Amino acid sequence: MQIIEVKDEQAGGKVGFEIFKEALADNAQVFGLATGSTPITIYKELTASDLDFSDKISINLDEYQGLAGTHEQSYRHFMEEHLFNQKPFKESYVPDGLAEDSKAQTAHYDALIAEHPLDLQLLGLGQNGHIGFNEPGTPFDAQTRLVDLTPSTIAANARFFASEDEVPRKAFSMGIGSIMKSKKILLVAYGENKAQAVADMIEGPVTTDVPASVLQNHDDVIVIIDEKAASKIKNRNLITTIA
Ligand SMILES: N[C@@H]1[C@@H](O)[C@H](O)[C@@H](COP(=O)(O)O)O[C@@H]1O
Repeated sequence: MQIIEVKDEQAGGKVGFEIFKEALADNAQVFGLATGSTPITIYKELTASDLDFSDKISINLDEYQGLAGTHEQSYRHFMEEHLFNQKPFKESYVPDGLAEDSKAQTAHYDALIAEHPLDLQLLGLGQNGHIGFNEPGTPFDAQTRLVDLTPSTIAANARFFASEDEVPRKAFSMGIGSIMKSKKILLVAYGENKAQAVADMIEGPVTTDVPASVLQNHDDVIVIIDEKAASKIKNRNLITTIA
């Protein structure tokens, strides 16, 4: 794992942007994308740039069950607003939150990922160590499935909804098994409330209790964190600081 500490989210956006740029130069074709507040500064850098993704494919990690892609809080809508409208890809896949047959939909998503192997997967980090919507306890070989969100995830995401009651209780999520098959993984985390999950991910045991700890088993992972998110890492030698 290469761990890069940056001053703030703006600086993190610039470093993240460079990693996307390098991936394009390395002929990456398929980009695994993430939602949440964390990737926004990377998407800002991408939309402001002249990088061209119009012949590339994007596959998003997850989507709330029950929300149409046009719903303001759907992840499809988030991606259109923050990236796709300004920087279109040839094809962009996000799970369909309204799929009636969830088994058919998850099988379809796995087939998509198998057909388009991920070159670079971007990840945020849940406060409980989740990646995508792979909550603690998720097996490391999990494929795409419909998951029950934990109370802490529902509470953490309530800030985007009028009230906690409106947060969907279930979501479709790409599995850890698929995430781990990506050639390269970029995980980004900012702020004090991510510090424990970051330390557990990097220095803790590899355990399904902390889904992101599985990344210790991947040989090409870059982690971008700010000072606050880095504050609980014990071995400072692990960290490269970029001013
Ligand atoms: N499913 C998403 C995750 O993919 C994201 O990483 C996490 C953190 O979000 P934020 O970046 O807003 O802290 O939130 C949600 O639960």
